[in-house]
Amino acid sequence: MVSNGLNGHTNGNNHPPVPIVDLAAWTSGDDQYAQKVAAEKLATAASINGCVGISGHGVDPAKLAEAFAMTKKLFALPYSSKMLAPHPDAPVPHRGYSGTGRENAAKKTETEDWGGTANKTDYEALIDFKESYEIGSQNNKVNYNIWLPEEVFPGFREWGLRFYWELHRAAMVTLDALMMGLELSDEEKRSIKGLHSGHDHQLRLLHYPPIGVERLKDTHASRLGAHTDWSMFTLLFQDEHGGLQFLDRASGEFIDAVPQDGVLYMNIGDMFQRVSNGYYPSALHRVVIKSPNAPRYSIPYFVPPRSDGMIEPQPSRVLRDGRQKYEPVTFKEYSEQSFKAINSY
Ligand SMILES: O=C(O)CCC(=O)C(=O)O
Ligand SMILES: [Fe+2]
Repeated sequence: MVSNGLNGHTNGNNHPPVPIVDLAAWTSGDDQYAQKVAAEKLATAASINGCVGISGHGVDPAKLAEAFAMTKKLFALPYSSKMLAPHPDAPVPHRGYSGTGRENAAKKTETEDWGGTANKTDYEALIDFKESYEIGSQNNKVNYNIWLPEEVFPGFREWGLRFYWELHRAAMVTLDALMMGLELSDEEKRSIKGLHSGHDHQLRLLHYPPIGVERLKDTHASRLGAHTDWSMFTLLFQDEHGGLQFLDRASGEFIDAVPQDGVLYMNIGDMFQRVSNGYYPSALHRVVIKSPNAPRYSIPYFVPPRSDGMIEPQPSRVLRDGRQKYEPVTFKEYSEQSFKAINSY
């Protein structure tokens, strides 16, 4: 039988833990040799399952604590207040507040490689039990921000934008290291960097309410069904409850991304899988229920490319692999097709 993700077990221990890589050489200091060594470690780790824990990422712990405090305060507002900034009933702008049960993440994923005994149809029946709030750059005119009135949550807007740009810095360091580890040409690196002005990224605040004993009996309740992200990659902070898991492709089992102080989890998304011609696999991940009576908070920062940017396997990777594994696609085309697969819009 397929695990419904309720117990959080990974059915044995025949799999490696999520690797942890230190990027301090990139965030403090300019020792180029140390940077190269760290980039190589990052690339090797990311090539296994598309997921890596990153320490030395440079995000100030005090700012992170503030971010979790702001996230808790936001979701503690009455539903009627949160609905003053509603996510529209449309894919764009992907901004503002969405209530619980709105999204079915398992449906939006392109992979058919579910590993082990897992079956995509079983995952599709899951209803995600979470609420979220999406924030982006003020300069993004397509995905424009949807804010709560200032008096409903004073300081939220100002903090949200500040934190968005704080995570942008960590994201660009990660991108540079991931590109160096791929051994791309300078021109390839420049063109990928050109897809990331910073205005297309997305800061998501997430709250998974206590699921409760009654709902636990419902085999279709999970915190977040298995899916891949569409982004190039995603940075993610979670609270002490844990529950995030990644698919270990060799064993077909999900492995815990164990919460650790000072560590964020990075996962490769569908776009980097394409750009790297499959060297970095898009990580299948989910959130299981570790502590049903406690709320869980997490903060992902998605790093998608510019919407009209062409996403294609880089020539140097294709040359190495002897064949091109993916057709070129713009992120806009890709995400429009993928959005159609989510049943809540
Ligand atoms: O909450 C988490 O840990 C994971 C969130 C996630 O995967 C997503 O929002 O795409
Ligand atoms: Fe995700």
